[in-house]
Amino acid sequence: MTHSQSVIAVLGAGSWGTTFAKVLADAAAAAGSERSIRIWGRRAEVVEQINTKHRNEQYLKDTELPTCITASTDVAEVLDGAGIVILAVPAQSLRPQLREWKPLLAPGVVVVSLMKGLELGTDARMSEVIAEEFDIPAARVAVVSGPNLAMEIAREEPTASVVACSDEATAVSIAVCCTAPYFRPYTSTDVVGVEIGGIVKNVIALAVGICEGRQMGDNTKASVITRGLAETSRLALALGGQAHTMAGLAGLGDLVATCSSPLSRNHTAGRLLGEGLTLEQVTERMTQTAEGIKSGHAVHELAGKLGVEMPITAAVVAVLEGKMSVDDLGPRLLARALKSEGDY
Ligand SMILES: NC(=O)c1ccc[n+]([C@@H]2O[C@H](COP(=O)([O-])OP(=O)(O)OC[C@H]3O[C@@H](n4cnc5c(N)ncnc54)[C@H](O)[C@@H]3O)[C@@H](O)[C@H]2O)c1
Ligand SMILES: O=P(O)(O)OC[C@H](O)CO
Repeated sequence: MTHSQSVIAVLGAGSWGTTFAKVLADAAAAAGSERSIRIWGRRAEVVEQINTKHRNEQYLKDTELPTCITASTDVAEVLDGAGIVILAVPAQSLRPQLREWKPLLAPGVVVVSLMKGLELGTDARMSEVIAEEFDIPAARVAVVSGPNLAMEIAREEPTASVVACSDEATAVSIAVCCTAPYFRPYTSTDVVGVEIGGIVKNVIALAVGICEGRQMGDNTKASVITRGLAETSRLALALGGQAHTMAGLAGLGDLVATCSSPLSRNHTAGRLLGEGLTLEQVTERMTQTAEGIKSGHAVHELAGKLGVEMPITAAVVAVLEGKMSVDDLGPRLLARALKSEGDY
């Protein structure tokens, strides 16, 4: 292991970036090691609050942050000497920021993506965008994904996750680094499967939210979740992902958490659409990132290019584009030709 774990930069002071900084701090405390965790945030008031009150109230209410976490609006200061860089900004804003940050990286750095989005226009996964823009090998890019609703983790409720990297040693090293008393990461080398699970579950959660907004019950939601997993798996396999990943924490686990929880922003956005709000009204109401709203289009486009059938995604995208009403979503999915459940 060439990268130092004693200084870690977290770029993004939102819900998950701040929570993951707390996980890293609590992991170090549990291991009896010293660690400095520096968060970069765009807004001075958020940074000030983290430094003075050890809180980020807009995103995490009264959660107390360990004092080894500091924050700055100066990204150069945050990245100075950091051996690990954690990225937690909205997926569509990532690429231009990486270009700005590249000259400031320490040599040999390991970069970890917490993001669950697919880039519009290129259909690239976040790990691909990072490797390309930072010009670093895939062996130094890891992703963390799983049933990880930030607020529950901030409250220290027991949670499991997956750290994936094409290089197993890197995955193990990041997993060790974020193992806290309430946070248990498993490792994987299936970066594609882990990322696709995290991306597509947001689109399926929009569909489940729409069902909820239309007052539909548990049979409907379970049907959408299960068939949602089938189409997520088809896409992941077509891209080289593994079937067992889709049955794991970053596949089924995250899908169930996101589709069931009122804490999920994607689920909430879907519910509001189902209740009759326009996409514009929903977007205005959301104060946090609901990645599925934009990534849905990229997933649909990628599936089209690969010839992968993703009917739930296609229906959600049609609703988002205003080409279909929420009331037509169910009939459209049910009118499809019958098939064997095992057909992939
Ligand atoms: N919140 C969760 O429970 C959770 C869990 C797992 C993964 N994720 C993923 O983590 C990523 C970040 O999500 P989050 O929950 O922290 O989002 P958030 O909306 O809570 O915070 C996003 C942060 O990025 C900043 N930001 C917003 N627009 C920006 C821009 N254009 N350029 C730079 N910075 C910008 C915001 O100021 C904020 O600090 C997403 O991809 C999300 O899917 C979130
Ligand atoms: O709030 P959401 O919908 O972005 O979901 C958060 C996490 O991804 C759940 O694992």
